[in-house]
Amino acid sequence: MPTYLIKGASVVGAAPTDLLVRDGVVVETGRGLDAAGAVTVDADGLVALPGLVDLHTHLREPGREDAETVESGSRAAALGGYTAVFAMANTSPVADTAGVVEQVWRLGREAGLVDVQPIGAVTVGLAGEHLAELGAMASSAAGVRIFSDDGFCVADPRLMRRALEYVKAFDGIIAQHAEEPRLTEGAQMHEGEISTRLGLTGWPAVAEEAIIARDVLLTEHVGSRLHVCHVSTAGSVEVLRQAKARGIRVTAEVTPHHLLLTDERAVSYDPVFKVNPPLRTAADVTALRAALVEGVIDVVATDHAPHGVEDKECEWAYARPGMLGLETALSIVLDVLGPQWDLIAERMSRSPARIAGLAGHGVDPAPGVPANLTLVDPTARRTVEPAELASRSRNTPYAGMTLPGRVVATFLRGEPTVLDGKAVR
Ligand SMILES: NC(=O)N[C@@H](CC(=O)O)C(=O)O
Repeated sequence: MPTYLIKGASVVGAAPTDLLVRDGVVVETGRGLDAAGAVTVDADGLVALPGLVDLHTHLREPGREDAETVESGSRAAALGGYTAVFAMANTSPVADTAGVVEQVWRLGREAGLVDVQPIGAVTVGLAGEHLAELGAMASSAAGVRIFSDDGFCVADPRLMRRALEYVKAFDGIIAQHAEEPRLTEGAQMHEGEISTRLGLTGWPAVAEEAIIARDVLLTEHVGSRLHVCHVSTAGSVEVLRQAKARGIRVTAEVTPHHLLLTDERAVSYDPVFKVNPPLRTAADVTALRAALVEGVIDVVATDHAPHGVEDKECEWAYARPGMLGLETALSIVLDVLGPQWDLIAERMSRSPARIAGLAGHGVDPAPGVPANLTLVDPTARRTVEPAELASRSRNTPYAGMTLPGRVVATFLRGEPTVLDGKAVR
């Protein structure tokens, strides 16, 4: 493995320094470093961040390799500045056994572009009736610690309680897709003024908030850990704020699209804007941004949800919900938060790594630290061209938009996965 000398990078926004990377580790930092035989990477004007960690990615393999594979999703992730992604369990077959999570984990290792950490299903087949083999998945080679039925809510309170109890044995986490199904039957978009005007069935904010309220209380009762997926409403933020103030062990994520886009987009009837939970109001966006800054929301997670054209280029009502996220997340967050590098590193790398207990990731580049890092050009602007994305799918809601920031290089354990803005493999 070659030695890399990264010249003049601003580590999380600090004064420029050189980083010497050898055998997968940052071995030295400081100005004017020299190393015979090292490959030099010019990082003048670039910001070095700890490699980003995504707690919520859909990779579609096994089952829908036409929409994404572990390898194509890994490449999209690396290009987005990620060094680790957590792969959701709603594949086909569902990742509800040790066999399937090990398969996904192995495919991730073979692709070798990011660390792919499988999330196990909470219930068999995501059907919400019987607990899956949580213990077997936890003790498998994949070492699963996060479980989620994402795409579906674990709606049965007794089952949710059992799941929270079960994962305590190995300090696991239940990541809940908070959606009371009886309140969202037939829902097509956020329930509000615009859904009324368009005549589309609404998905009310309370369907999310009621489940979060129930689950934080269950979590407190059981003394377990809860993570709330894709928080989308101002009311959810208030429930989370109270739960955290009470000392309940709950963490939460928000997606880039819920930080930027509103339900106004549905007026176009373009299904690229159909997503679950739905895009909400401008007031919700404002509350989510504030909660992210304050720390009531711990992390930005992409909910990267690739879908093929037949599932997206159709009538709104027939389209599958979900949008791409990995290759644009950092730019959206930079757009929303501005160049607050420490905050960005915290919400997109350190905090998700800490929540997941993921060793070697989420640590700022410094001597002795595994070289999982990304180099970002903060002054570059780029226009999103769907055809240029590494994902196998094209369902980005940002097509044609010019966004700030560009990932120039990503290193996974000292090996570049992206150089000069291009995937190495
Ligand atoms: N977030 C989405 O809109 N879609 C997700 C699953 C889901 O939550 O419905 C997907 O897997 O496509």
